[in-house]
Amino acid sequence: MRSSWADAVANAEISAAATSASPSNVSSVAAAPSRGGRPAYVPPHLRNRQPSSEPLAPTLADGPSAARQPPAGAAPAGASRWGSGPIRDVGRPISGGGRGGQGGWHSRRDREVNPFANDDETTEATFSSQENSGINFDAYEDIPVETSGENVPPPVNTFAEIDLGDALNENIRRCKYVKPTPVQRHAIPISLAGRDLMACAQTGSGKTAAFCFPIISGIMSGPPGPRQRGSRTSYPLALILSPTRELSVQIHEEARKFAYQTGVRVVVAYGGAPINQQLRDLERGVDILVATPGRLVDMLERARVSLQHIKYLALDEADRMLDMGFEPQIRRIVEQMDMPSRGQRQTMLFSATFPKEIQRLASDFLYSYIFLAVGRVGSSTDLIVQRVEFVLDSDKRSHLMDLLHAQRDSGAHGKQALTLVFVETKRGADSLEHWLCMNGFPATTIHGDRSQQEREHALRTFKSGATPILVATDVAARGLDIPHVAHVINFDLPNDIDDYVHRIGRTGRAGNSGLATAFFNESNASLARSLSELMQEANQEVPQWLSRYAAARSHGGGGGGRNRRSGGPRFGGRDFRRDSAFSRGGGGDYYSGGGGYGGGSYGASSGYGSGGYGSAGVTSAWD
Ligand SMILES: Nc1ncnc2c1ncn2[C@@H]1O[C@H](COP(=O)(O)OP(=O)(O)OP(=O)(O)O)[C@@H](O)[C@H]1O
Repeated sequence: MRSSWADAVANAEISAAATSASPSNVSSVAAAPSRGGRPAYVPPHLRNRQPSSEPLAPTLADGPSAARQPPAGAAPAGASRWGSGPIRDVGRPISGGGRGGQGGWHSRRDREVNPFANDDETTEATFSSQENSGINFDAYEDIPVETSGENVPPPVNTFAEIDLGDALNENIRRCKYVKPTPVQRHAIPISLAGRDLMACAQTGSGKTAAFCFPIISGIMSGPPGPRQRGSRTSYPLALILSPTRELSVQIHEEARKFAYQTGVRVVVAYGGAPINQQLRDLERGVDILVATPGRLVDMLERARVSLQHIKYLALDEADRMLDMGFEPQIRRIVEQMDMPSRGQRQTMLFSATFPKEIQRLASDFLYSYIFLAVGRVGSSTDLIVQRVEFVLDSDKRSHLMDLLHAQRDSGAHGKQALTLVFVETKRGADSLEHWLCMNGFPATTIHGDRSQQEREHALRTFKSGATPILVATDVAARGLDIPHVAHVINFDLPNDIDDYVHRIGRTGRAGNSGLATAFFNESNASLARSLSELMQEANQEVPQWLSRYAAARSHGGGGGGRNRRSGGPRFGGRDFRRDSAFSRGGGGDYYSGGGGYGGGSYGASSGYGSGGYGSAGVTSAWD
């Protein structure tokens, strides 16, 4: 029998439980159930705290006895972002094919930390017997693709057809990317041709690389950025914005792999972590800055970052970045600071969902752009089996318990497959996590009221399988690429179908299969129509009762509530410039990208934020 790191954790828990009968003995694995007795309960606010005396994570060389060793794919081993960890981006070397000898930080011969160092086989070994196994992008071969805009560069079929540079090609090989995914086949040539792009492609289909490769390649082949010697202001050449801290961290980790030994330096800045450390990182030099908007604005205000040399701007989860929660900050960053205007920089917007209202808003940032839609956009992939069950609020917990028991019983070696449970509120997340732990299901939680350290720890223990159930608010809905998530459960359905699409997209990634179960009841009636349409599009079986709810909503039932979508099955997947309704008032030219957006419908009817941002009862899950 294979002995994995997760087994080691489980064994450690068992022996810890055996030696600690006293409930006062608090396990370092949050509220791990003691076998055969009541679990040692640790209140949520004390869980997952890393005591200051906690030893640094052992290195891989320490072997499987290292029960706290983070898995491959987690944050770099021991990489505390709080100043005590041993790994930090200490300068970047120049080596083959990169931008050698260009002065500034590039000329330093510091050792570049190998971002592939943690990509060992541990995680694969741990999860290989579970549901998700291996990349299967062949599943996307027949996917429909739509492009619009002028002079669209043709797609490529292989990475070899594109001149990305030797060093980047070597990293693509190290990442084990054999061929480009459909969104990469189309988006990379468009971006390399210098065109602005609005790209819409399914969750888990490789959008991160689609915007990172052209940026890195462009910086490698372009002139060096300004020297920073003597100045405390940093001048990145590329800015990648994302809505959550965890997503920024993830993009940074990915981009560092792609940029390894290219001489292109990638730095991350996000809230909740000490700013001084991030400023020091920036001072060492930055080509690509990955950031959350709030922290970036802070740095801009301190004049520690200048955007005047930005050549590339990428917005990941662009529709989220431009909805009411973030739009003012994004406008501030893009339009009111010193960033070159559209047309002078290259702008790339990516998401799995792109409501037309947001497309229109986004066009303010774009110049003569190409719209790219890959797959039935705004939809989920067919690889995710979607189930909807009618469950009253009062029955949700016992129903969840049934699902988890069934899953554990059918799992390999009785292990719990990684399960992500979405709830509406932060308080609801804590309460459900507590209840799960009390009932013998090791769980952790991620939401906006937890410290950043706790959030990152929760993600790590989830990825590793130490706490195979993660209870989350929407803060974990977008972008997070957690391998081997077998099941996403919408314990509370979101109010917005696009949020549903992103949530279930945490499983069924990179061509793998996945399962998504939603608990639906009367309070979700406003979602019925769009949910049933979405399921039909993805060839899923729609329960008759759901169709009846959907029909009731269509017949004067009040429309979609907070549902953004309306107007047909290809919502979000079609270039809004082709829709005459949206060309009104835009100066008559669809493709001008201008015209400003000030229509009363956005925000008023779509219900973004209504109840989501600070109103009573529902607290925002976002940063
Ligand atoms: N060409 C490729 N070959 C193999 N794997 C790939 C390729 N491109 C990306 N991947 C892998 O696919 C997974 C999903 O990629 P990514 O996170 O970029 O998806 P995404 O489209 O941004 O998803 P989301 O919409 O949820 O943000 C990642 O693990 C990534 O490493």
